[in-house]
Amino acid sequence: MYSYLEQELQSRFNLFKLWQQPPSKIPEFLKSNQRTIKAVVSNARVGADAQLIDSLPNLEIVASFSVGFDKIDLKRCEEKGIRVTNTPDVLTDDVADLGIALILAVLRKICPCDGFVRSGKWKDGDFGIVTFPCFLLQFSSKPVGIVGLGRIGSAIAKRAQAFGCSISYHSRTQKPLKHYKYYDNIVDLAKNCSILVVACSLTDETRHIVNREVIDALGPRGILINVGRGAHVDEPELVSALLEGRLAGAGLDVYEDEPEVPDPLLRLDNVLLLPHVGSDTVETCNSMADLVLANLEAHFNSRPLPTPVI
Ligand SMILES: O=CC(=O)O
Repeated sequence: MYSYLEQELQSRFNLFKLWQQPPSKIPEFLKSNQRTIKAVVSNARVGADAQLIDSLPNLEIVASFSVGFDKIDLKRCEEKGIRVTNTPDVLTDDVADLGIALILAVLRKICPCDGFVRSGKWKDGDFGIVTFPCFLLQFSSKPVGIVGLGRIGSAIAKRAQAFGCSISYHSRTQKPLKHYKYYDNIVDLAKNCSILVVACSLTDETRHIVNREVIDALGPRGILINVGRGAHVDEPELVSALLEGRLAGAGLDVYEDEPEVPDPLLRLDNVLLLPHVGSDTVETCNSMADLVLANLEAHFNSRPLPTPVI
């Protein structure tokens, strides 16, 4: 729970701190407060499943401190007339910035370079020659493919364009954008770019959208960046492609089973691993918290919700 959000929730509402309960005590805690609780504040990692929703008979709204709502059972909420809100827009720039940071860090091996200096090995010879005879790759002018040209995908495209990259994308529908090439097939997109960035939302259609065929189309000089959801990528396929040299590298902020990260990835230095921190800056988290609060206040004052999902 983000501390500013906790503080504000505490001062404006009757706050039940479910996250402070040990897992074994949660059912009992919910049962003893089930009549009183009218709102659930959640996030991308926890969501709100059918079990939680069903255990709160007076639930009116689920307000998520996240743009993604793939872990919220929307169908159940819809059936029960429960409103759902998220925090779009305010986090777009941060996630896009982090996408670019991942690209640069993987291509330029920024973390291994940092480790090289700290270890004192520089005194024995230069980094590129001694440690990695293989490659350090340039970002500027590389073809970038984006999966999902929504708010975040578009912001990544804009940034990559400023690096002189050509932009192509795959999404459900073609956008009226002359300068970006559209592929209606993700395999063709992967074949025609060097850096594939996953930035779409997670749905039944996009689960494992990056599979073996896509990874092989990207190829041994290709880089995969994921700032969407772990489940967009078939993780075992990604791991074997990296181990077998069928993919040059990856920059990941998200994983299928967070906070679990496949063990082999931890030992690869062509992979950069972040702990799902795409929107984690103070400025953005404060704005996200304000949006959660604004949605709750609007709901309980019978005003239109600022950012409704349903
Ligand atoms: O993953 C983060 C979010 O959905 O906001």
